[in-house]
Amino acid sequence: MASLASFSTISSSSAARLSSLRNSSSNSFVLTKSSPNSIKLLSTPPRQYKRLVLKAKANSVIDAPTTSYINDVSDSPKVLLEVKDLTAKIADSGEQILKGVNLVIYEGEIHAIMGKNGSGKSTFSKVLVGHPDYEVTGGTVLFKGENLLDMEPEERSLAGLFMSFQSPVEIPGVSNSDFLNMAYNARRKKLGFPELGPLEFYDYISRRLKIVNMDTNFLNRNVNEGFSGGEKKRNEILQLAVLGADLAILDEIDSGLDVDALQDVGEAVNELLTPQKSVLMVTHYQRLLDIIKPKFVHIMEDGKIVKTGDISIAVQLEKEGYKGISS
Ligand SMILES: Nc1ncnc2c1ncn2[C@@H]1O[C@H](COP(=O)(O)OP(=O)(O)OP(=O)(O)O)[C@@H](O)[C@H]1O
Repeated sequence: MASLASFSTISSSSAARLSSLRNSSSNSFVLTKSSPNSIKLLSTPPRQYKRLVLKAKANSVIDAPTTSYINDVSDSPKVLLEVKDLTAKIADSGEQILKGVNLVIYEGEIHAIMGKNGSGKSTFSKVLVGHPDYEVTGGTVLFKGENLLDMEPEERSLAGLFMSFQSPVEIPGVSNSDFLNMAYNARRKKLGFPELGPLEFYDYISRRLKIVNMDTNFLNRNVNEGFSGGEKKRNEILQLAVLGADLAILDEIDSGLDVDALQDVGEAVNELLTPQKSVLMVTHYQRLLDIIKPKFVHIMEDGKIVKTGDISIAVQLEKEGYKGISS
């Protein structure tokens, strides 16, 4: 559902159908690669779910559901995401955008990707969540040891991947609270938890709203409809706070935010972090990295990561621009 929450290809007719599914709590709904503009009802779990070894863990009944490795008793940090020589093209035009991306993220690590406009940062992020605009042409991606590229977008979400998009989608006719409630319950159901009733959910989401510093009025408004740029970004982080994720991919969450909102959003992300949770941020500016502090900063150029270092890369970039960053 995180992928549904974020896919910008969702159409208003899909939203209307989503709206009509409000009381259909026995079903979950997903966007699929084959029909990215429609919402598909799943009355039975697809074959692939059986393949997924998901062990739900939650500290309390009312918590953001998440997953972890099964039978995992060791304390040593584990590889969460391993990307090897990933290449991908635009499905429609066939234009190759990713030209061999390599990246390893361990549990609990924060990574940032920077790079000139058009270097492929968003494409990389969207390929990871299975966006249908792109076709993988080579390489491998393992998420918690499973072949991520083999999973449908909703499976990736259930496995613990979340992406907040650069341009969050509006869903007319569907209130934010209904949307989050459905998304959250669909996720709980798939992970084997009982669904939350409206009162329990209201209690849960009220606490999440506080983390993001959002007014409860936003729950009654249609998803992102009429939201300012900054409010949309905050709403994306609310979705992350509600749904939970082991790896949150944040694509330019700092764009369009005023200084106070940037601080709020950055602090909200920090508050959601645990020693196991990881973040992959795409940004152009050091200011976000001063709040959500990355262990590694990568520079992407022409569809590849050409340089990796620490925050000093971002500091240098701020001072000298990309001409000062030699690969
Ligand atoms: N769906 C698409 N259709 C056509 N072209 C696309 C599509 N997605 C990406 N591209 C092209 O691929 C290239 C990389 O785009 P991408 O959005 O990944 O860059 P970026 O590094 O995120 O840029 P920015 O910093 O400006 O957000 C660009 O030239 C873009 O126009």
